[in-house]
Amino acid sequence: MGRIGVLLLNLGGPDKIEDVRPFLYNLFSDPEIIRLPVKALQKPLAWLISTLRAKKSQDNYLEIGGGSPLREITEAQAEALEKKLKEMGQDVKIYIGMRYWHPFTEEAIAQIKNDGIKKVVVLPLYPQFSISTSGSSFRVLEEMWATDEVLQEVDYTLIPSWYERPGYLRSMADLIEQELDKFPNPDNAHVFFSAHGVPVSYVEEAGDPYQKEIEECTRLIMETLGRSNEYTLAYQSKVGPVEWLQPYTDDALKELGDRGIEDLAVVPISFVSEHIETLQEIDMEYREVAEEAGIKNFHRVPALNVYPGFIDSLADLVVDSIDAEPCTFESVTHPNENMKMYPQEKWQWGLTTAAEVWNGRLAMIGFFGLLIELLSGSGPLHMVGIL
Ligand SMILES: C=CC1=C(C)c2cc3[nH]c(cc4nc(cc5[nH]c(cc1n2)c(C)c5CCC(=O)O)C(CCC(=O)O)=C4C)c(C)c3C=C
Ligand SMILES: [Fe+2]
Repeated sequence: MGRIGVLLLNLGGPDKIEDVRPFLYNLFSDPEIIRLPVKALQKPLAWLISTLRAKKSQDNYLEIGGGSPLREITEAQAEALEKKLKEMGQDVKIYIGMRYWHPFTEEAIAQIKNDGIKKVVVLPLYPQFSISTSGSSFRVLEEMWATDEVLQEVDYTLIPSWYERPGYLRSMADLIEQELDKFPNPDNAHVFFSAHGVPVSYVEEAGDPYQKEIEECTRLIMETLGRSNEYTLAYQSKVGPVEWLQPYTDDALKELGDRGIEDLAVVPISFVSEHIETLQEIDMEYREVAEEAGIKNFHRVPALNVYPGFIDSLADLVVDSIDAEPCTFESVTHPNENMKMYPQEKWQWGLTTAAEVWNGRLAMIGFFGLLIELLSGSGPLHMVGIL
């Protein structure tokens, strides 16, 4: 077998303040982030939302120094992982592929082809799978493999999620333990897991396993921690008017304050690196909410970053994946009938679900068009003399 590559996937973040708007444009252009029935509207809507959101988002990035630390931390993780794998006798090269900012996934793949890599282990830096994160990156790669003959010669295996790995759970438990032990009475502190939210429709309509994996992950971390502290799971970072997974982090903090909880250890759960949603949203916005609610000691557990136990667990995961049965795009993006990546179905002629849905939508449009024309007395049917 030729040289092996490990492709680390992450979301990416703006390096400087001028990058914020184009970064947001890339993010909202992704149909796995905003699911629209009409593909042609995606780019205009992405332009509109990124333009409207840019100022608020820039202000947040200014509060953490004017840019995201995500690239720097991911590079440090890549370096530490490569070193650890070398110590384990594995001569692999690590690549970083970000979804919405530099270094883009496309750049990483160009490099992989250039280096003559023969097998790639694709490792998302998200412990839990969501259609909106790992799923979206897998879709980009799936399209590249489908259309590039050189890439088709490269074997690959995907790691959909890895939140159950003992080394990851132990590392999370270690960092929580260190923070708990800073409280005067560690057993009384409440452990508060804050996960990135997703719209409810992702879970209930598109079959995203994210919520189930997050719930299972928090349970396993508490089991690994082996302490009797009470804990809560809530969801942060809601964007837009639709309903997201609940309870929302700010509501849950207020409720704990009302219950008289004074000591809180806040654990960011869907991320393995510090970024805007830990450094600004949790450390600044949610801290303020908590303190107003009467929580006196708000301690935030750091993200894993290059914590040695975590890097060791990633290295074990890579080694296990090199030898394991390959996991393919098809099995991850279409694992069963219930999970629907965007577009939900490729068009097929005949009485398919998609045809039924579109027949229904067109019938409704026609019905309302006719109703408006009958009520207003003008329209295309009046024009051609049918009405
Ligand atoms: C598991 C992690 C994440 C999930 C799930 C996720 C879903 C998701 N995110 C948005 C909207 C935004 N995300 C933004 C930044 C951002 N999000 C994650 C992680 C998850 N997102 C990361 C790691 C980052 C990058 C942070 C950085 O340091 O730059 C942003 C931009 C920041 C802002 O303006 O608030 C937006 C917007 C949606 C809509 C969504 C699910 C559908
Ligand atoms: Fe996000």
